[in-house]
Amino acid sequence: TRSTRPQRMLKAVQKNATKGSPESVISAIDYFCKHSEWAMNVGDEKGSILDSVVTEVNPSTVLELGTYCGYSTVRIARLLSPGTKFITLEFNPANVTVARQIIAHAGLQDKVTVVEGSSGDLIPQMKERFGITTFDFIFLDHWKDRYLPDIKLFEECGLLRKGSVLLADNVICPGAPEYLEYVRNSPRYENRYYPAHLEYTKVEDGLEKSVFLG
Ligand SMILES: Cc1ccc(Cc2cc(O)c(O)c(C(=O)NC/C=C/[C@H]3O[C@@H](n4cnc5c(N)ncnc54)[C@H](O)[C@@H]3O)c2)cc1
Ligand SMILES: [Mg+2]
Repeated sequence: TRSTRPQRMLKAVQKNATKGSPESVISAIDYFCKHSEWAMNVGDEKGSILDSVVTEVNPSTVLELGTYCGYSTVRIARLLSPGTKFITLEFNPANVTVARQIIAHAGLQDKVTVVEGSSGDLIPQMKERFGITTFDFIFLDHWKDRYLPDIKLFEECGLLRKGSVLLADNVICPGAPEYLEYVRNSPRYENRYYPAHLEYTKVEDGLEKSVFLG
């Protein structure tokens, strides 16, 4: 049967990227998306903003929602200090399989745990299953209608501390209007919008950074 786009992306990484080089994996995926098939990775423009926020926060605990093929997982993991706890959640088992191979090709398999399951089920298990008390940095890039319920879940489960940083992709396109309205009207978050474009296109998009104030 016909291969899937994630499988074709994995083949492109295995063919064109140097094993053990996160930068070459990132470049190979961006090349694939620009010249072969568009795919919903955060991309190079928004990826640079992601890089700068991760570097600024220098987190000890990191959570990503929506691994997909592992592109942003590789971008984040390559910047983390040794000993950082990084968990990424993905509920599509086929995507888990591709992501784990792309992360391994970059040589970052020891830096991140790819957990199969849905954020709604797994967020309440973070403490007991992974010994996490709070997250320093959270990247939201899963189904856009899950951003709001999941940030409320973080609050309810006590997974945010004063200074925890959440960075949300696609707040313009596809858009996460309820999430934006919530964080921008809540006295418990300090927000900053980073204007950019939908990956590999000229369509307007951007990232919203929200700092939890406790
Ligand atoms: C109109 C329109 C359509 C599409 C675009 C383009 C566009 C551009 C983008 O950057 C995008 O991030 C997206 C987008 O839809 N992303 C959704 C990403 C899902 C991945 O995450 C997984 N997942 C989804 N919910 C959960 C969940 N609860 N728990 C665990 N994993 C989850 C899925 O299994 C997928 O692996 C789309 C732009 C405009
Ligand atoms: Mg996205």
